[in-house]
Amino acid sequence: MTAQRIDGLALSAQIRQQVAQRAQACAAAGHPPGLAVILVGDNPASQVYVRNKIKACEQTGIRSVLEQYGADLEEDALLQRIAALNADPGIHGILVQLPLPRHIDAHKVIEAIDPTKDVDGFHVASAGALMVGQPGFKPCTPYGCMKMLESIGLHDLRGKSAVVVGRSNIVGKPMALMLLAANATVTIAHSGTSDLSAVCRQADILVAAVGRENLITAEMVKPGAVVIDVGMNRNAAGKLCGDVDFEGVSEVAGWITPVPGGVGPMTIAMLLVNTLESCERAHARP
Ligand SMILES: Nc1nc(=O)c2c([nH]1)NC[C@@H]1CN(c3ccc(C(=O)N[C@@H](CCC(=O)O)C(=O)O)cc3)C=[N+]21
Repeated sequence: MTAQRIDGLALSAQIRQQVAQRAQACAAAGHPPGLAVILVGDNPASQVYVRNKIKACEQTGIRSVLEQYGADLEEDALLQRIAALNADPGIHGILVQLPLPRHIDAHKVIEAIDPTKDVDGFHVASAGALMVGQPGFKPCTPYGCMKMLESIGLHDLRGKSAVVVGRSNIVGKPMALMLLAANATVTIAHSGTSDLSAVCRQADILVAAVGRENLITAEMVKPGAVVIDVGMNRNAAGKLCGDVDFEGVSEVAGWITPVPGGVGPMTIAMLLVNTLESCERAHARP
């Protein structure tokens, strides 16, 4: 068997096109969507990611404002900038790129963002909304993974077994909640799981979100399963790779997402969707 690829680049392009149309309608009504991106310090990977987000905004007619600060920025100064952006009616989304320098309490910073502008979906109010099924912003990476499942016709996951490997607050946990909301039977596996292979082999839908190259190999995958690779690693040769042994697993899986060109572009597309929705909600409010 050779798995079919789920093309995150193509799907993200479709989504960005829909966002662009709706953004144009917002702009025509006098309120173009606006995203503020805050980057602290000089992490080279963060600079690349932030540049890609700004570029995606430009392509879709979302006004972006990049605020870049040195690694020595004080926490209070950052909190003050967030307060100003919270109060700015032209800004509908606020993204503080992670990781932050160690002297800044990332949790405190995220909680300072107005939940109505939390387009990353990282605020506890967003996490709580997802948990109880209330409207709010969903974290972009797992949200993008759900869109990838929908793109291959998987809307209702009733009767399907989903295994999420990894339990982070920004991917693993919200991913599990979204799969559950779609009626899957969900297992979260992690570093404390015994016989990870056996657990993964149960999965009709396997999501790998750990950050370790070749964590998922062919013998861990049920024939025909959908394998979603959230990993973003550099291998010994400096090449970008996911958590899944793509070549090997492709022989077993029914569907597989590549890295690059899979979940990464979808993450950015869902950031644009959230920003647009924040704008639409802001201007629909009485
Ligand atoms: N507040 C915050 N929000 C984030 O969403 C956030 C963050 N901080 N910190 C870092 C991670 C990482 N992240 C990526 C998004 C897209 C790609 C992406 O588009 N990757 C391309 C390849 C890019 C390349 O070539 O390096 C791909 O997979 O095809 C990668 C990584 C968002 N993050």
